[in-house]
Amino acid sequence: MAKQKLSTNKTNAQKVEKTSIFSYIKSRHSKTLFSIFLILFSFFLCIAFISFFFNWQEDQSTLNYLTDKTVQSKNLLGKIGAHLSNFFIYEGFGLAAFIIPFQVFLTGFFTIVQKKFSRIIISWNWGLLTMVWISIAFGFLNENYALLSGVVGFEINNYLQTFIGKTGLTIILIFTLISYLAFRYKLSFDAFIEKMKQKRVQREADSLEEESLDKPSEKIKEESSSESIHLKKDKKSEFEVALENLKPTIEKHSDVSPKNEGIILKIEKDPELKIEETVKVLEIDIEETEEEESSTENLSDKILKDFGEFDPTLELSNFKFPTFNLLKQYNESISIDPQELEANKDRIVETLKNYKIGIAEIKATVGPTITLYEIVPEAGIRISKIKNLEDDIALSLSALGIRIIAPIPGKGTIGIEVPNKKATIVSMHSVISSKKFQESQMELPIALGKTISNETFVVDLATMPHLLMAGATGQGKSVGLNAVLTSLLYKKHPAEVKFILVDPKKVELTLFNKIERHYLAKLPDVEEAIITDTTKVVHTLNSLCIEMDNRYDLLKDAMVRNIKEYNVKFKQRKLNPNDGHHFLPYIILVIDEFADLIMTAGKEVETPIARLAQLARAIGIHLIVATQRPSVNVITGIIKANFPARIAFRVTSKIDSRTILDSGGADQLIGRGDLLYTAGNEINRIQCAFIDTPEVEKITDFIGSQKAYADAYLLPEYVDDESGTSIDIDIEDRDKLFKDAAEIIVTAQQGSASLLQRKLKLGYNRAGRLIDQLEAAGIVGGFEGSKARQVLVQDFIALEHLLENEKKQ
Ligand SMILES: Nc1ncnc2c1ncn2[C@@H]1O[C@H](COP(=O)(O)OP(=O)(O)OP(=O)(O)O)[C@@H](O)[C@H]1O
Repeated sequence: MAKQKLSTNKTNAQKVEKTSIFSYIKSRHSKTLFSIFLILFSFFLCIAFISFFFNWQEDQSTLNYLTDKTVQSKNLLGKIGAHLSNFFIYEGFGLAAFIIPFQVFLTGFFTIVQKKFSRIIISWNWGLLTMVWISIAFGFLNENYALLSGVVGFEINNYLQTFIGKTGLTIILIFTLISYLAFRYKLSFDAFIEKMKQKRVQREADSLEEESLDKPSEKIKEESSSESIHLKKDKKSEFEVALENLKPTIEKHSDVSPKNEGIILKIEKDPELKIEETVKVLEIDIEETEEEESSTENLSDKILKDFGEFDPTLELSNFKFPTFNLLKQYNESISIDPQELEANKDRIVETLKNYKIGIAEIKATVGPTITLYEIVPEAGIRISKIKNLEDDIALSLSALGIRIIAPIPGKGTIGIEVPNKKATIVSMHSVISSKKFQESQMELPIALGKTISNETFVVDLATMPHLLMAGATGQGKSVGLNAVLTSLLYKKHPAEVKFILVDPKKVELTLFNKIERHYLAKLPDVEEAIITDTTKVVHTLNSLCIEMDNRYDLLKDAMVRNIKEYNVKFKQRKLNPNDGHHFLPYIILVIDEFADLIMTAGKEVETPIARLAQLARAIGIHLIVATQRPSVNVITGIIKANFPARIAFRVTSKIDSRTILDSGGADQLIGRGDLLYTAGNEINRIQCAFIDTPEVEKITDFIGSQKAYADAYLLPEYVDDESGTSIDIDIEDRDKLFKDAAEIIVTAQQGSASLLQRKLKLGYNRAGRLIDQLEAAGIVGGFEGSKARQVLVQDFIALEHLLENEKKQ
């Protein structure tokens, strides 16, 4: 028992001894000793290696006598030093062998600072690889001096060169170097680009950088890892900037605990991520938006660049505007007899004296047909008194055409217009060739005539926007209309303006037939563009309403407010013709005898005219309505309200004058083109420019003889409600082209007569009849106003079925 106890005690003692040795090795104390040993050993090796390079040749002979005391080594660290150096440098890796003491030193250092063991292993792996590479590289670069590469480097180099040659080895060395850098220091092409970006960003953020350099973060210095140290060398200031930016953002979230601070530092430890974030923010601000902008702009600009601005006049690019010499010139120098002037003045002074109106001053302005006497009454005379005496004064002066303006708007003087004994004709030539007209930038300029002070009077039809003309027979209405049309012919290209001429008298506007394919618009399938028939007028007006609706749709689609903006956009190629967009010409509807129409068609005419007058302004449809009878049943309230611009030639009664102008005066005109014009406020007395029929003929001949469009401007098709009721039901009576028409309609899936007209080259009436027959056969739906009819048959097969079923029945 005692023996047994003794032996157990012994084994226990041994166990304790073993554990204590093991724990001693693992203890911090032993680790420190081991580290110091490694560090000193690294110095030992380093000194031995350096010494070896100076004495290696002498020491070669001593290497075999390690134990022989008599043999001395030159190496600073004796025979051991010489042996170790020979082993690592000469027989090993040459100059690269210095990596060994370096690695030994690192191992000692890592152990003392308690780095992980895995870290030491990684460090050795990279160290050994580097050593091999360097020794091969030295062997390759300097084959004659083998000490630099060592036997290992020399031999591997020789071995590889026999297999892949010098070039191959060069490639391998370069490749391995790049791979090493890529793996070891995580260098990449992206990182390179990133660095370039950082440099630029840094330049831009110079001010920020300076700020951050003033306040370096202590925390970063303490916590930075080896990578962060490396990056800081390059981008130190930038990290600090980012840190400044990041910190407050996190701190804003309520009270941040010390844990949160740890989070901040963790984020900062990943410098790459931070660089990315910083760069991204700046990139979005500067680069991406710029790119987007330029790409959107380029789209229409590119088309514009490639094709240039759309030119609506291209089809008739050789069109020549009528020349001035087509118009007659008259002697237009205004000459008034001074005696006539004096006599008129005396009469005015005398007459006013009779009414106890004293004159302080009198001034005369001589115009082409009348002379304006401007009077400044004596102090104390009320203008209302003169105004009340208007008729009496006119009577006393006993002259036709006297008009008293009391006061002249904006002047405070009284005007008395007295006709000249000898009127001067204002020629169309003089107003058309005037600088004012020629240089006018108006959309639709009209040179109406000359004012009392002999100035050319030019107005814009586009701003009027509709014009009402009235005057008794033979007072110059037709001449006035011709002057309006001529003005536009001299200024506007056929692509820019189209006229719809309504002439129930059948004589006045016939001359314009010659310019049908240049300037006129008409209904499809109508032979004559100039409309003389009341039913056609109704159709045309309704068709114009459809055109108006279509144009409004186009404007809405183009997101513009008026025709001018629309055409500008279209010219700049910002509107796609495939979506139905096209250049819109102005359409001017001229009705020469409105009273006639109202008497025969009444509401049928009044309603579309009122609708057009109310709405058509923005889409470039303008109306000019002339009438001999300016009575209230012709110029109704609704018409009057929508025609703010009015021209009054001489009328027979004051009432008529009031109907047109809302004031008298037109009854006191002298006729022969003497007119009053108002656009809503003041009234101007104008002598209308004179143009006679031969002149109009010359102009229309001149235009008509030039190359024209294939047809007049076609207005949308309008089908009367009543015509839809007389449908041909009998199959036998069907048009020969019925089947062809049905196939066209089904293929296009669009039930419109104009489509049939185009495809089958038919007149409007026949196409209309075909559509009716198709409706009766159930191929197209009923009439839907401005829209195309619905097609009820989906395809050819269905159509065949339908037609065969019809035959069976
Ligand atoms: N601006 C003018 N300058 C000189 N004479 C003119 C002018 N306008 C018209 N006249 C003269 O008046 C005559 C009648 O003009 P116009 O034919 O234009 O009248 P109207 O009002 O159209 O008559 P109707 O209504 O009967 O057709 C012309 O033949 C011409 O001699």
